[in-house]
Amino acid sequence: MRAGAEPGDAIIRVRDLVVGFGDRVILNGLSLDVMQGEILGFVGASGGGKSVLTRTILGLVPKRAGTVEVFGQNLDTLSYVQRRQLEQRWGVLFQQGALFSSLTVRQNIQFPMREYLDLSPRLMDELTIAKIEMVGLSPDVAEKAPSELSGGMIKRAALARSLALDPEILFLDEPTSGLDPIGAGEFDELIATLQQTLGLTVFMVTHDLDSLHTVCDRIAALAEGKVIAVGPIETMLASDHPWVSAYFHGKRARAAGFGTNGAR
Ligand SMILES: Nc1ncnc2c1ncn2[C@@H]1O[C@H](COP(=O)(O)OP(=O)(O)OP(=O)(O)O)[C@@H](O)[C@H]1O
Repeated sequence: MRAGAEPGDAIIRVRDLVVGFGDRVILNGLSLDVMQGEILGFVGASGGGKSVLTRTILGLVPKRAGTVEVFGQNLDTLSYVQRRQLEQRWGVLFQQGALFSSLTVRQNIQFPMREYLDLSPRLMDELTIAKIEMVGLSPDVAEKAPSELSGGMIKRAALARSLALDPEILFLDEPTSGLDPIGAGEFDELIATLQQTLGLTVFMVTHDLDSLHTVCDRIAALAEGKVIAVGPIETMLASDHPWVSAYFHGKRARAAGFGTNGAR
């Protein structure tokens, strides 16, 4: 952990955020804290704005109102150099386009290193192998093209790339989508292990009820452009908000083995 953040501090602080496209308002006064060292699961209806929030925090989508602070720094006030420094402190695993298809895994992982750091090729190669092993892949994967990998291996390789700069925050957009339940469970375990060993803070957009139950310290639910419930799983299960209740007690929750009282 670099200077400043302590467990229990808000490492991401979003206040009164308004984001829209044309005459459509997607986020409408959203506020949220992500605490140092937690895994926060972010849920909401499809098309509700979860990816838009992630992209806005990352500064990739313009906002109409509100503030976003990361590591106590207001993103609007940063110079180009400060902004580049901040970007090195987070890693992102996007839902789509996880890897550059024309590059090998090694080249993919080294992409952010080349972009932000000035390292010798030898050191980059050593770091690359370390990242590959960290995500549970064997070193020979380094020279493979994404097309030679299974879906689960691609996710892991993309995770290795998001860890390339030793980030403090990891943004994951539906990391287990497309994986079978066993693969998804293994990926969840990997996230939990990495969070603990590296002291990461994890912001994870997910629809995966198993992930929410097993790895998330807290969950935030998005509806009508706002966070309408936030807290540990027990808070979600006790919520009487119609969307939250339907999500955590509905058919899918029961199919996943969660009883109507939340017990498994
Ligand atoms: N650049 C853009 N221009 C116009 N509309 C956009 C843009 N980006 C997102 N949207 C719209 O914003 C809404 C929210 O999209 P977003 O991808 O954040 O949803 P989501 O909650 O992540 O959904 P899902 O769970 O299906 O991935 C959608 O209606 C989407 O079409």
